[in-house]
Amino acid sequence: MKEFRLYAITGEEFHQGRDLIEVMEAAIVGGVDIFQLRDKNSSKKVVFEKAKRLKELAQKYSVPFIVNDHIDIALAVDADGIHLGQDDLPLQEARKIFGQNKIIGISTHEIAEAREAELNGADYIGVGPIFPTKSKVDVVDPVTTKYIEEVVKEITIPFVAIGGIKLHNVDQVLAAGATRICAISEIVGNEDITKTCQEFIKKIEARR
Ligand SMILES: Cc1ncc(COP(=O)(O)OP(=O)(O)O)c(N)n1
Ligand SMILES: Cc1nc(C(=O)O)sc1CCOP(=O)(O)O
Ligand SMILES: [Mg+2]
Repeated sequence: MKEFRLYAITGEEFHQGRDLIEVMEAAIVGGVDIFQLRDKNSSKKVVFEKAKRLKELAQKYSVPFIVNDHIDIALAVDADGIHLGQDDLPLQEARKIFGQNKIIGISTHEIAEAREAELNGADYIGVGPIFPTKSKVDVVDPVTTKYIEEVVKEITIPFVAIGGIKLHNVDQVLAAGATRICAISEIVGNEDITKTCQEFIKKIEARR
């Protein structure tokens, strides 16, 4: 998959009434180079409508668009990828449906899961939650930056750090060896989304 540095996920509870497309466009303008639709509350029909609009945005900026959870919606809108959780469809089964040329990412919370993801052909893994987060209800305890260090030593596929990452603590995450950052609330909940993303990029680039 194409290299990326800053991964944004939608979180409409943080958008402060702003339109979904407007929010994600501001993030892309600020440097987000991959983004995900994550909607745990809407009907499938509504998620599909949002995915269609976001796919258009992704095409406008040539940025990969990932759908969380719903492989059928990802297929229907020709998204660039899907993001799976540990309890979702097994990666190898998802690959059969989704094809070799699409991006499949999977969440991991311990090194055994990261090893398995690599073995099963994931394009990238999520590594988290690094810090406590209020953005995911069924979240496991923070894995801390120690888990990043383990992944850096052993795993060769791209990984993205996620969970409670803010501008004020991202340096700890980068110091542990992460080179790709993912955030929901710190990006989409910010008054100035573009500036926040630019600040993230500056910090990531300073460590790369
Ligand atoms: C990039 C990235 N990493 C991790 C997650 C979490 O996925 P999952 O474990 O499936 O949990 P939900 O997001 O579905 O609540 C993610 N979405 N993206
Ligand atoms: C969706 C999600 N997945 C996580 C994981 O660890 O797999 S943490 C998380 C929430 C990230 O939101 P915020 O940047 O607002 O903390
Ligand atoms: Mg999921």
